[in-house]
Amino acid sequence: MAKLFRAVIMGPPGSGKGTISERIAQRFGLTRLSSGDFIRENIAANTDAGVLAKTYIERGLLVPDHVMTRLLLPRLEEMTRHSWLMDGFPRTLAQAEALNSTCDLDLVISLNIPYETLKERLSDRWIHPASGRVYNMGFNPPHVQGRDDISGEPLIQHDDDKPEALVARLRHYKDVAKPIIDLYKSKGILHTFSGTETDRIWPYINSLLSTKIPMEGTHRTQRPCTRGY
Ligand SMILES: Nc1nc2c(ncn2[C@@H]2O[C@H](COP(=O)(O)OP(=O)(O)OP(=O)(O)O)[C@@H](O)[C@H]2O)c(=O)[nH]1
Ligand SMILES: Nc1ccn([C@H]2C[C@H](O)[C@@H](COP(=O)(O)OP(=O)(O)O)O2)c(=O)n1
Repeated sequence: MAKLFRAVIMGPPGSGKGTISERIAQRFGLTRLSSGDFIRENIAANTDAGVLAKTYIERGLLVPDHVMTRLLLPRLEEMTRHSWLMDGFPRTLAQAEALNSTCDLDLVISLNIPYETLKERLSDRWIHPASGRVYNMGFNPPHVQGRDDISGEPLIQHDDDKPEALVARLRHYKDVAKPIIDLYKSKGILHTFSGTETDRIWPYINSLLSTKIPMEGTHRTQRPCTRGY
């Protein structure tokens, strides 16, 4: 059995999940799976799940568990021979339990970032909608203000990145994330990182993963993700 490594990254809105996931994918060669990007692809492709998901997202609601599970677990089934890092799923205990019934996770990274930092980051976040590429006027600004570095297309800000929306999103995140964090803590696979700067947190995540991700040549058996939901 080829060596496999599967991980999840969790954190409140603006905590740096996408930023750190990209670094992990590049540094360790894992496939980055973003549930948000996957939902947007389905919405753009007008799939049944995408059309349904859109009706919730447009109202600022989380997509129901059964829709998310139906969307994502077949995607994971395609990844049985790949190591991956998932961002944005699971978001609820039901999603975590559905994931646990199909995959053995090796590690969960939980980002613990102060509210004021989240507020500041999200107010400076600009996004290229078509690609999901993320910029920050203070942290990683685009070469041309308001324009995506690759396509040159305009950048936008999400309405729910505004400070007045963040309080509710943060409260909701804390409510839904706590049982998931407790679950992974009980499994002994949770690793929490606190701080206000990604560049200061990154070395700790990098060194943790360097000890956890199997090197070439080491073999471990692992139950592949199978359709168990
Ligand atoms: N100033 C500053 N901005 C950062 C830092 N790390 C990430 N950012 C920016 O903060 C914003 C949020 O980072 P993301 O990686 O999008 O965070 P996320 O957890 O994926 O956010 P959601 O998708 O909303 O859950 C982006 O604009 C990042 O470029 C940092 O250390 N300092
Ligand atoms: N497990 C998930 C993942 C994403 N969603 C929703 C939440 C967002 O409105 C969209 C896009 O997710 P994305 O992770 O890109 O956005 P946020 O992290 O919530 O800012 O999908 C969900 O309802 N359930």
